[in-house]
Amino acid sequence: MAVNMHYFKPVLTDPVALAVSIMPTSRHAFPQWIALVESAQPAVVEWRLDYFLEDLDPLAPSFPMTWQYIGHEAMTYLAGWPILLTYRTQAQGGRGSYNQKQYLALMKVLCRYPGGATWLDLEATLPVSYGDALLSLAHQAGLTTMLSWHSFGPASGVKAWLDQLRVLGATKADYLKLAVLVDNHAQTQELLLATQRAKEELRRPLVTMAMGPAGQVSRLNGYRYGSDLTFAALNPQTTGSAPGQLTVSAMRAYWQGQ
Ligand SMILES: O=C1C[C@@](O)(C(=O)O)C[C@@H](O)[C@@H]1O
Repeated sequence: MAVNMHYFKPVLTDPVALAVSIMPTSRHAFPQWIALVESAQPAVVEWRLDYFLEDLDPLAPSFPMTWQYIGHEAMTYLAGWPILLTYRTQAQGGRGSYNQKQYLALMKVLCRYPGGATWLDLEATLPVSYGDALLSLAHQAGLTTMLSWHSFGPASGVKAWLDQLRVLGATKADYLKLAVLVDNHAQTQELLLATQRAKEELRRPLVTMAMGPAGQVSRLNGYRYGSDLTFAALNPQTTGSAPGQLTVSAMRAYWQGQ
């Protein structure tokens, strides 16, 4: 684990840390997103870089300089908010079209110039040696890491999901994240059970969620089973960053009614 591990901490009366994703596609869009963040008062702001960087090639020699400029400007808007940096590839449910080489190059640049970010999302799709090297680089940069796996496939069930968390847990990642697409409530319960078992067995920080409308209960109650972070959409006008996200206000209304 990172020497300076940064834990996700709930704010206000939330029972678990609440993250919102911002998805600006250009620098001009920042003020609108930040206004939404300010009214939502989340614990964590995830900046989804896959919406922002599409026209830039991280393999270009000028990229590190360009990123420093972008990062510097962005942090003037984001200053004060705890930031999670994520580039989500298409294969893992995002917009990002970078190939593996480009993804690696981007992650290396983010580790070199993390700006004001606290956490870095790394997709668990890389060969183990690359993944381990990136985790070390991120830790050296003082970033707390979240190793993510998104599952959209038919393989499901407590055993499959627990096994996937075990694979993530075999690394030095600080947080292990598993997001699975479900289409019924029974699968959501299985994800929650896999989370509980993984927590007992691995004793590691976890982030899990069942995506899709049938999975919403996992976003509300996942913390009771050992998930340490949950994601919500900023408002009904902005679609969230994954299927099934509830709005921040719907999440808080539910928690307050309990
Ligand atoms: O990995 C995750 C979780 C997520 O996919 C969700 O289901 O809430 C939303 C993404 O923005 C984030 O990077």
